[in-house]
Amino acid sequence: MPPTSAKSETPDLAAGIAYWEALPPTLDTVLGGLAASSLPLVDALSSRQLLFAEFPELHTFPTPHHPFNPPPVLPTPESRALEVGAGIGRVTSNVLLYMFTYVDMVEPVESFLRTAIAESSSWKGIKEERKGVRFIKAPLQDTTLFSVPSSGDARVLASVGKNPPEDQIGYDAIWCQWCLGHLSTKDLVTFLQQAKRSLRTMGCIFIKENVCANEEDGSAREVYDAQDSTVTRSGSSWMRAFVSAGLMLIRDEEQLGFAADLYDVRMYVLQ
Ligand SMILES: C[S@@+](CC[C@H](N)C(=O)[O-])C[C@H]1O[C@@H](n2cnc3c(N)ncnc32)[C@H](O)[C@@H]1O
Repeated sequence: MPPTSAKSETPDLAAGIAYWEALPPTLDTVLGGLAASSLPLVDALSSRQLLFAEFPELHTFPTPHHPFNPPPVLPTPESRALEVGAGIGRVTSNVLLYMFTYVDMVEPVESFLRTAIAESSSWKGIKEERKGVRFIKAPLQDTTLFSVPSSGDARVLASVGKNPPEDQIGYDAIWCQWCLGHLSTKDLVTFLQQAKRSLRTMGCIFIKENVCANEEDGSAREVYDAQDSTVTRSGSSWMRAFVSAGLMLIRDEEQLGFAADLYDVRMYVLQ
């Protein structure tokens, strides 16, 4: 998204959701008018590369039984990802379903979710029931976001493809892209603490967000955008939130290949 004017203010959650509710549920909307550029492809390929770097075994998950690699005594649980602030399912369909068996896609704007549901029969592995997606209507500040029951929850608008097993909890990956600016720093830290608690062993939180420059002395800076009621955080601001949430940063990469007039985008991997 292009940079806009700076002012020190706190995001208003309701105003942020209202901003998106007023827009058509399209790729151009969630990408700020950049759907026809190279950005969607470059973005998706970098995200897949990042996931492979973190989980090299994912393309064969659960691990097939090689003669030198006997079957585990206990069955390996199938991989699960959660995407929050997921819009029309751009990342779920182009990235996460290429890696994970089950994806829970969480988004507060119903028209975005309905568009995703309508398009999901063409998503990878859905028609063949090799993969499964649940579409959950909820905001980031929903404290029960990370413990959605498998059935009977009114927030689950639809479930397509393979049904997730009832007995499996926790996520291998929690993907947050271009949506955490809707949270104040206090809400962001609470969100990250809850996300951390819902990770499986070796699971990771992936954050892909715009980043502005720090203050001249290197301290944290936040740039408020009144249009969508978000803040863009500087590197130091992100680090401060990660430390407050008790998270360990295990990877920090710059997204390359986006247009020079956009904010820098960084990919953080945390545990
Ligand atoms: C720029 S779009 C990005 C969508 C998606 N992450 C992507 O990369 O394609 C921002 C998304 O954040 C969602 N959003 C806004 N406020 C939110 C909130 N409080 N909780 C969860 N999502 C929110 C919007 O509805 C919208 O889908």
